[in-house]
Amino acid sequence: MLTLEAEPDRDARVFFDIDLCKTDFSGGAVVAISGGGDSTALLVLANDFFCTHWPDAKLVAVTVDHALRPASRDEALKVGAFCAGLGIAHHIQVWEGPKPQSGLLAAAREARYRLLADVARAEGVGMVLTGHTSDDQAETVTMRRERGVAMGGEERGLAGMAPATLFDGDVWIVRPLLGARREALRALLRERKIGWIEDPTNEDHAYERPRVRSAIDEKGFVSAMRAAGEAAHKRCDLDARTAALIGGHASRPVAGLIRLNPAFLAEQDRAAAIHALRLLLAAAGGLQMPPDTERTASLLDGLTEGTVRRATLARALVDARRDGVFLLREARGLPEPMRATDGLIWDGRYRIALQDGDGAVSIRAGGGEGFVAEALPPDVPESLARAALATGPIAIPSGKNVALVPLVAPFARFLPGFDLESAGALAELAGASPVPQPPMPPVPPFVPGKDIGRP
Ligand SMILES: Nc1ncnc2c1ncn2[C@@H]1O[C@H](COP(=O)(O)OP(=O)(O)OP(=O)(O)O)[C@@H](O)[C@H]1O
Repeated sequence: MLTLEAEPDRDARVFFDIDLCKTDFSGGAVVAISGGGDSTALLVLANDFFCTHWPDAKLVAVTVDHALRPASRDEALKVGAFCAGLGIAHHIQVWEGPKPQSGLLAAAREARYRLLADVARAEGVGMVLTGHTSDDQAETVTMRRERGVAMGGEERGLAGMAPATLFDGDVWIVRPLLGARREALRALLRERKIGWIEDPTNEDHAYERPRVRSAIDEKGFVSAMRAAGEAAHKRCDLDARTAALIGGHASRPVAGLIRLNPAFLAEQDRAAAIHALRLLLAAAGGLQMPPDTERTASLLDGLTEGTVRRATLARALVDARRDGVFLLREARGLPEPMRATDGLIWDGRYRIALQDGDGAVSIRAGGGEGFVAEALPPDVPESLARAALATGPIAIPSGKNVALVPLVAPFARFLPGFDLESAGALAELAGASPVPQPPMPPVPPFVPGKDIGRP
């Protein structure tokens, strides 16, 4: 349980849950430090913790310069000087290139994680620590409540930020301070006479978060944290039931074709069946965002009652036959032929891996060469197998230096720790790499309302 009173093992307790699992810590971590109070406290605590428990592990600090404000470069340099004082290596990663006119915050966030993960990989460490606090969590949950719960229009979004999220399939974003109060962290810095940078946008009421921040009182905080804790537990429970349904009913007769047993339609656990169908549709269609719950529920009803035989949703074609329900990428809107580059994501469903740099390889839709119909199980229609294969990628020229690695579309970029089991079931189904072990448990390490780390 996390309380930040003055006590000698405070640092160890902040990292208690990670310490329990120990996974990957031997390889060290990147600390994402903006120079704000929370991430400065994070760096100080991580440094204490590493010195005591992991003296040989690497600790590297990274500041992303978004190049959106004139002062950002100087701020990053100041953070560098602070890190040098602690004897910690520091990198500045600049977000280069043109910035989008709309959706700037989301694009900046995506770029930030990409740049942080780049350093983690280059340094050979498997996790990036961020300074999100319980106050950030309460704000996130309050915003989602006010917006009528984003993320698919149901309760899952109220779980807020996961303690650990897998980014791009290989780097864990870990939030060790999710149980800590912002004020308590600042008190710690004041006690140690360490300053921090106040970001003016944190006070700018033109943005939603600062507005919500100033409106949340203690009662609102406790209510949001309680809602988050309950939603996280429910979400993990739904995740496990969903994974069981996918594992029990879905198969992949050929690449790109998902078959659901007819028994799936008779499933009693309606919430898990709807959620499984949402994830399977997104996986088949190559979309990060699954279709919404309502539309998926009415598709499931139509399939169960036999009133829907063929439909498209979320770029996926749904074809119901006597022997099962088949899902595949619809043939419309496939990517145009393109030159392959290492790491390129193709149609949200495949990552292109080039062994010898970016050679003259092109990628286009039209897989299925050498397909032998006789190898198909008898209950799988040949026409659907051919159609599914034709929506897959082929590399020209094909060869040893290019690999087409299947991805689990809805979780390829961000996989929150709440959804690990269903992601694992989808990965197995798609023949994708297994999901690596998380460094900490998927649910928050505290029960909100009981002990919430008051300053
Ligand atoms: N420019 C950045 N460079 C590195 N890490 C960042 C940057 N911006 C945010 N982060 C990471 O993401 C976390 C949450 O970001 P958020 O925008 O809520 O924080 P902040 O207001 O910039 O600063 P802080 O959380 O340090 O008070 C930070 O604690 C930090 O770990």
